[in-house]
Formats: sequence, structure tokens, C-alpha cells
Amino acid sequence: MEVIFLLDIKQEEAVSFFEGVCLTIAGPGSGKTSVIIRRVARLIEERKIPAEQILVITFTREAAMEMQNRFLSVLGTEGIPVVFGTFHSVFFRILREERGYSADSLLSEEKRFLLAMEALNQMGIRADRRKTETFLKRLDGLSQRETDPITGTQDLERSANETEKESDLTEQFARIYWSMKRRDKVLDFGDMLSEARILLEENPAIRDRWSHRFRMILVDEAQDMDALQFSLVQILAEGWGNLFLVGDDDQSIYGFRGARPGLLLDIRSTYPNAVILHLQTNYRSTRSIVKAAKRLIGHNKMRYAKSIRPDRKEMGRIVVRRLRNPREEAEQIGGLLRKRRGETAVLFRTRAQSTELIRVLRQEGIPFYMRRKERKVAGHWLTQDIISYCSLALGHRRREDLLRILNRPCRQLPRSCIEEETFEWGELGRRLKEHPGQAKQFLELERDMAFLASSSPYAALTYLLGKVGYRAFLEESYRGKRSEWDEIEMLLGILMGLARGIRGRGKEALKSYIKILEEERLLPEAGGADQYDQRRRGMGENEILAQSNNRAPPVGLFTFHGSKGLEFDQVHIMDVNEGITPSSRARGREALEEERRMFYVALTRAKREVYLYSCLEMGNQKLAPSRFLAEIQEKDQDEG
Ligand SMILES: Nc1ncnc2c1ncn2[C@@H]1O[C@H](COP(=O)(O)OP(=O)(O)OP(=O)(O)O)[C@@H](O)[C@H]1O
Repeated sequence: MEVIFLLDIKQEEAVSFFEGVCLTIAGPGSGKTSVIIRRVARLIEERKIPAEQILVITFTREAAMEMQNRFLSVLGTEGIPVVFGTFHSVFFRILREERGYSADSLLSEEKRFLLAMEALNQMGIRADRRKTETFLKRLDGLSQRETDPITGTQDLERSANETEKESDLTEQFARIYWSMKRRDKVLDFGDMLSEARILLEENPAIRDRWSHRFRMILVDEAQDMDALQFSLVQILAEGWGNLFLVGDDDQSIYGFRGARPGLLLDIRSTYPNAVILHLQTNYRSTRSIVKAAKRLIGHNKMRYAKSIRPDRKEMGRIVVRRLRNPREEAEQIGGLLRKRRGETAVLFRTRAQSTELIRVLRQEGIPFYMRRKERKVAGHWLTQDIISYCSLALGHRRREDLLRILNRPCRQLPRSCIEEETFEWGELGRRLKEHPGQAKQFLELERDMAFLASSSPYAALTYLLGKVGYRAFLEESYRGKRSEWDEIEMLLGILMGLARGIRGRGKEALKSYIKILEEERLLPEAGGADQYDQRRRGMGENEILAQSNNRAPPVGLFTFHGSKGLEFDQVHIMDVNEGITPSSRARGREALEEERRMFYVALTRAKREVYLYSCLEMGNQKLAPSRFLAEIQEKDQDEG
């Protein structure tokens, strides 16, 4: 339900803007969603624009649904024809109407696999499952790279860990695979936007039709657009010339996915007559939170200057706490959550950080919910790797286990030396006596196994990740894929947490660990979702995990990214430490500024109170408090 309040002058200006290009830079809590909704209503009611000629683009399906529901509560059925959609849904619709694509045209995993096999066969490569998976993985690597905004094609330059020959093969594979997709009129999900771009570029009549289809185009969270998305929006808007972008360059946190806040900063080089409006009153947060957020973001250089002001009169609270380690931190948070009042959330940079807290919440019976993505541990390939290492350490001699971890990390050991279903370490060494380097690697691997077999599961995993080099192998494999790496780190954190929970050492302890790894589903799957919460937070039905029987609403657990667009009375932010926020992987000024924006998004979710925690150590590593803590506590020049 849309809350009706009196618009302030700036909001009114944005709502009543009529024709042309307008960029509204809207700070956190400044009412941008309400502005979009009321603007659409006014275009229909007062400017008499037919509802079906209005397009509102958002970034997620949930956001589109949430916006549409709020809009319909203001305008009723008259507003139904307005098109609310994501980039993918809007441009898929164009492909559907113009080229006859349907939902069946989107490749399932299985169909994708079969098509890839066919492509490899055409190249004269005998494709088994493993080889096909390898090529598809390399193809995904290619699609992660920049899409050329002009041609919509991907840069086929070689990735760092491919040899020249591999790179040539990948390129050949990619071209055949792409031409087959065209032949069969099928698409990978990731192709949709570039296909639409090519379609519109190559067909002037189609382009003309679509660029006159929507008389008014509005884009929410415009700071998250990448170059391709922006070029597509420009095409749609070129007929009527009416484009209304709402965004906050300070909340741009999808750089790893290609988002370019620079597109907003540079809007006048694309549209010299663009009107730029600023919404600078924060209606959400108390004064101390707004002040802290301003100090923090003031350290970024690549941004529009703003003067954000709080509307609320109360000071609110920011509490900073230093704890010894993650366990103490989780217990401290758990204690405070027991006494919580109002909507509360705990936010963290990556999911891995939440495992201790989840343990405490379960133990204390504190209801919580989170996005469901991370539920499965069993069956994940990384878990399988750890199980294979543990099985070998237990003395099993299965070929499949050895093959699985043979070159994870890379040991340059040939798979061909293990032919039988079971093997003997000594025999492998003898087979490789012509290659002393490789024989030595086997010997080391055998020694590592003996160490694992005599350790506690936690020590074994720490040894495997560090001394054996498994973590370095993972980092290398996921270099440049930040969001996927976050998932891997999360899983590693869970595996460590599970290992820590097993007492004792040696083979019996390892066996218990394997058993848990084979069965673990991190969290129970809830049946029905809490309707009120589900709608309020714009989450899909299957994303809610736990519900409350208790009076205080359940606690939301979110990554910084996942918290975007939400608001809570009380926010707890975990591990505000150097190396975590900002992440140790963020090197260089641009990356650091993105980390600061992420922390800014987290901080500005709070209405009344923020708790910031840092740890003195994690694992055996000493950690410094985050520089962001110092930044939010600096005195402003005008404060005296
Ligand atoms: N003029 C106003 N008077 C009173 N309350 C307002 C006004 N404008 C917005 N609000 C309230 O301020 C809160 C923040 O608004 P909203 O969620 O739309 O912000 P936002 O700009 O989308 O924030 P963010 O970008 O941080 O997610 C909401 O609770 C909204 O009802």
C-alpha cells in the first residue's frame, strides 16, 4: 500500500517534469520509489498519456512487482496497462514479438549441454561430459567479459590461465556454439540483451517501431545500468525523446557486473539538454545516521556532490563495538537481538560471515529469514572436493577421488597414470620414476593425506586450504568473478563452521565430517512464507526461510548487496574490519570507492539505530578495524 504524504518541493519538481530527458539523483531514503509511482499516476491523470505508452524498467522482477502493486494501489485498474518490467523481460518481449522467440527458446542446462556437445563434435573433438563442461565454463568466462556496446558482441581475448591453443579452441567453439543457437532460434539467458541490440541495430523498421512504442520511459536504480542496457534504453527513447532516470551514483554497487555510474555522471555528454534534479532530504534515518553516512561517502571522489539533509528530528544511535572473534561477535549480536524492537536486520559483506550467527540464532530460538540461495552444501562440487580429500586421507584408494583432486591445486600430474578403479600410492610413484618432479608431487600428496588423517576436521581443512594450496587454487579460478567468488567464500565459511563443530581428531572425526557434508542442507526450507514480510521486502515466495511465531518480527539476514532498497528500524553490521569491508580483494581507488558505496548502502538502511561490530582476530589472523569506522566518526568542518 502506498503511503500518502505531501511531496516536498524537489519531489514535486521530479513528479511534474513532463517531456525531455531528466536525471533525478535521489539520495538514500529520499522517496524515489514514491516519486516514480506518483509521476506515472500524474502522467496518466493530468497529462492524459495512455497508460500502455508508459514503460517503467527496474532491475529485478521483485522490484517490478512491488512497484506495480504500489502503483495499482494509487491508481486502481486504470493503471493496469502500464508496462512494469525488468530489462530482460522488456527486451525479451521485443525478441518474442519480432522474431517469434518463446519461453521454450531459453536454453535449459541440459539443452545447453547437448548443444555444446554438438558444437564440439563439429570441431572433431570427442566430447565427453567433462570436456563439454570445461568448454562451457570457458564460454561463461568469455561472457563475463565486456560486451561491446556498439556491436553487442563479446571480446574474445584470451583469459590469463588459458594457453594459446586452448584459447583458439575456445574461440572456435564459441563461434560454432553461437551460430548453432541462431540456427535453432534459442538463447542463453545472458544473450537476451545483446540479441535485442543486434535486432534493433540491423533492422531500421523494427527500431523505428519500438522507439515510438513507449512515449514515456522511466528507469529505476539507473546507476546500475551497464553500457549495453543504457544503449538499449536510448534506442527505445529516441522516438519520443522522453526518458526519466532515477538513481543514486553513491549506491552503485554492481561494478563487477559491468554497471557504470559514470554513465549517469556523464549524462550531459549523451543528452546535452538533460535536466538534472536532486532529491536530498532523507526521510528514513535519524540525524546521526545521516551525518555518519555523509561523512563516509564524502571520501569518494567519483560522484555528484550532494547536500543530503535529514528530515527527522531525533538523533538516533550509532553504537561501535570491538569483539575478540566471530564467536563473541555472534553471541553479542544474538544477545541484543533477543531484546530487539521493530524491524531488525543483520548485514554482512559476504554470506560466509553469517555462519556463526546462524548457529547462535538457532540455539537461541530467534526467528530469522534470509534469501534462500545458499541452502545447499551437499552435492556442491567444492564440498565433493573436500569429501574426496577426506576419503583419501581415510585410506580409501578410489580412482575417482584421486582424479577429482589430482590437479586441485595444479600439480601437473597426468590423469593417464591412474587407470584402474583403485590405486596404490607406491605404485603411482614407481610408474612416474621417469618424471622425478611428478613422482615427488605424489609423495607430497601422500604425506598431506597422512597429516589430514591425524588432525581434527577443522585443522585438516585449514591445512588443506593453506599449506596444500586449495584456497589459492580457488582464488585463481575465480579471479575477476566477484559475485561467484562471494558464493564460494560463503560455502567455505559454512564448511569451516561445520568442521569446527566436530570434536576430536583422526579418522573417526573425519568420518563424522564426511557424513555431515553428505547430508547438510544449511537451513530448513519453510513451507508458507510470511505474507506481510514477503511483500514488504519484495522477495519471491521461495526466498523466505523462517517465520516467526513470536511478537517481534523475524530478523532479516542480508548481504550488503541484498539489503539494497530495504529499510529497518535497527541495523547490525558485522565484521567492519579491514580486509572484509573494504575487502582485501578491492585494489585501487575505483574498487575501494565501490566498497565504500556498499558500506554506505548498508548504513543507510537504518531508520533509528545502527550497531557496528569489528573483530580483533579471525581464524588466527589479527584484523584492524575498517577505515570506514574512522571515516564516519570524523568531525565535519562545519561541526566545530
Ligand atoms: N515527502 C515525504 N514525507 C514524508 N515521508 C516521506 C516523504 N518522501 C518519502 N518518505 C518516506 O521515506 C522513506 C524512504 O522512501 P523510499 O523507500 O522511497 O526511499 P528511496 O529513495 O527508495 O531510498 P533508497 O534509495 O535508500 O532505497 C519511506 O518510508 C517513505 O514513505
